[in-house]
Amino acid sequence: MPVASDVEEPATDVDAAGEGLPINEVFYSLQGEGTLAGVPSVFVRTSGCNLRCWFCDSYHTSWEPTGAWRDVDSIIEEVHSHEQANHVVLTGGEPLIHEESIELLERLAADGYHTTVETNGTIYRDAPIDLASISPKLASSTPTPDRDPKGEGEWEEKHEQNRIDMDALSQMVDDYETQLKFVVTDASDLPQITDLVDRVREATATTVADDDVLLMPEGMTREQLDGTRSEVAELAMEYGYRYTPRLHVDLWNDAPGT
Ligand SMILES: C[S@@+](CC[C@H](N)C(=O)[O-])C[C@H]1O[C@@H](n2cnc3c(N)ncnc32)[C@H](O)[C@@H]1O
Ligand SMILES: Nc1nc2[nH]cc(C(=O)O)c2c(=O)[nH]1
Ligand code: SF4
Ligand SMILES: [Mg+2]
Repeated sequence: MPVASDVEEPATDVDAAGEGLPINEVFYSLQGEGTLAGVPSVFVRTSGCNLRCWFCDSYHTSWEPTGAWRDVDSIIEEVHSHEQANHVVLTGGEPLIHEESIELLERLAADGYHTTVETNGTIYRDAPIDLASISPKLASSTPTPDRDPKGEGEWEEKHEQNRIDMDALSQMVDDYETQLKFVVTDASDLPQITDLVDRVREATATTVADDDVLLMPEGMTREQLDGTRSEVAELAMEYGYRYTPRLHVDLWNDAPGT
């Protein structure tokens, strides 16, 4: 079983600005998604997001951002306490809304860690990122009134306007080793994926290979994935893209700290 953070921080609203980074959780697990699936990794999850996907599996970093402000020293210390890990995954929420994420990544790189950043690709930061794991958001992520987990669609317009920023996305693809990891709800998502991949290829000098494009089934529980994974696997074969499992859900379902 992965080791969850043993530093008990009070869960507080993180809307108000503080010092350092608003941290929702730090835990040790296996990378569950993407090309590094299976690699033992320390996860640092920041709180706060500029989007509001209706399906967000990290509700307490987006719809209700909670956590504790922590200085970079204390985060680094906790990362080091997981002695087996060489890989760190910075995620959220959206980690790149926080300028302080740059300092955290610089310190991790200086300490020799491989860094993956899980990001929605709407904000560019210049930082030592070994793998930019970008998950651009499709129209099927938009919190319409019928799918809003909290209200009646108050975030619909803002989410729709901000979910793709081609400049930020292209710069990230040009500057970092990248995987484009799309959450797929059903076959109707695929035309948008092929279109976005084409636009990224036109806007960048980098080669984006078909196997840099990953299709990930939507679902935060095993039961939900039972309804999506087969169809998404078939779509990956049909389009020549890569399929990625959600290994952590297969192993631990939706248990906290995994
Ligand atoms: C919680 S997000 C945090 C990082 C960043 N905000 C983003 O969206 O990429 C981490 C990853 O989980 C994915 N994700 C969130 N909810 C999901 C769900 N219900 N099913 C499948 N993937 C999901 C996101 O697309 C992203 O790849
Ligand atoms: N095990 C595990 N792997 C993951 N890969 C990306 C995650 C994320 O929430 O960003 C995640 C996560 O929450 N758990
Ligand atoms: S962008 Fe990421 S953290 Fe933000 S709401 Fe969507 S899945 Fe959740
Ligand atoms: Mg997750």
